Amino acid sequence: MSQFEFTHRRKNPLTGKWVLVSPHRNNRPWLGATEQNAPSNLPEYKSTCPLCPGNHRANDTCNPAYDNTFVFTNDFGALTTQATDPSAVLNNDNPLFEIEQATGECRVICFSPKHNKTLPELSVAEIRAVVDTWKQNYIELSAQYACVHIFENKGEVMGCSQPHPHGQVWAHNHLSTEIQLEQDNQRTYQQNHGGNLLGDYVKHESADGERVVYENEHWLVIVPFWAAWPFETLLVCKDDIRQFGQLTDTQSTTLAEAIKVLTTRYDNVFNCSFPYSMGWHSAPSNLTDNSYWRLHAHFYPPLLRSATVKKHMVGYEMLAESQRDLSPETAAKILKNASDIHYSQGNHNE
Ligand SMILES: O=c1ccn([C@@H]2O[C@H](COP(=O)(O)OP(=O)(O)O[C@H]3O[C@H](CO)[C@H](O)[C@H](O)[C@H]3O)[C@@H](O)[C@H]2O)c(=O)[nH]1
Ligand SMILES: O=P(O)(O)O[C@H]1O[C@H](CO)[C@@H](O)[C@H](O)[C@H]1O
Ligand SMILES: [Zn+2]
Repeated sequence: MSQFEFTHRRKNPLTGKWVLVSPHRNNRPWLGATEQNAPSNLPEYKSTCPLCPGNHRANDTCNPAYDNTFVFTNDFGALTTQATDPSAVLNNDNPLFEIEQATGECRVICFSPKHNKTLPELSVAEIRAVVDTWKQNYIELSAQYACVHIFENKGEVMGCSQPHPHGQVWAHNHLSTEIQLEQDNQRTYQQNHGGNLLGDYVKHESADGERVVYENEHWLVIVPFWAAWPFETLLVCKDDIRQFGQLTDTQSTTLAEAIKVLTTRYDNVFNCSFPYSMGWHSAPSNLTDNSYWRLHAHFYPPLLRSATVKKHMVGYEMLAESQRDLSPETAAKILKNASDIHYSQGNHNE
């Protein structure tokens, strides 16, 4: 038991938002929804999959017979380079009706040709290939756009519309709401305390250890003190790196190792393909001074009690503030103790 097993609130310094922590709530009776989480017996290739090698996509483009990662422009991109000036529809002089055009690029990144291999089921070398593809696309897109969002939605419960393991990159010149918020708070922290918010935080957590899930030479994985989702984790670079495009060879290899461990342990918590949405936060590329930024990734997994019972961020969370049913320290302990051998390899947690 951690020393935090009582009701209290915690503040997220990156966003300024508070989280209500009520550890006892996880013991309440549950007759609510259960999610489908059937074991995936997907084939290594599916002839109808628009992401599989050699197959046709929605607009009849044919994928190459790729044997590594594969990147294509989203056929239904949420952002395109097509600019439509909204002032023809609504003039922008009323502060209650602010509107602006949005343009950009959306790409899909297939992690491997295998239709049924999620990140934890890939080798470290195959995950390294994903890291290198992320880096290459970050460098290309950040030359043209200020804000580059590299992310993955894993599992149907996270709205993933294609089971073939993949991620996305959405790039645009406006700063997204989350990036603006984290930028303002990281800059204010530097102005008020002189240091780098996540750089200082990494040092505290590495020394404390209670919320550390995994650490290697260049990366720290923690359940952050302010985590909202039950098994939320923060993957932070321990070096003064601000953007994904800066990663060195050893930082990329050790990142692949960290992702292998974290995603394997996630799957081993409930012996299932653990759903999550994850994404990277880099300093926007239009800054003259980005010294207050630190490269990091957020993992937001919904599962709470089992492979089929998730946390619902609903009534109180939508109208008041996030609330969590087990302490971050308990979640960190469960993740730290989960096996590093994937359950599909015969490791079944007792
Ligand atoms: O022939 C095809 C088939 C699919 N796709 C693209 O492949 C992507 C697959 O992406 P995901 O499975 O990660 O999820 P979606 O983008 O479909 O949507 C999910 O992720 C979005 C971004 O997070 C939104 O949150 C959305 O609500 C949620 O359902 C889609 O964007 C889709 O447009 C193509 O480009 N061509
Ligand atoms: O109180 P209930 O119905 O058991 O629980 C539900 O509402 C709560 C308040 O929004 C949420 O914190 C829970 O995640 C949700 O499952
Ligand atoms: Zn596929």
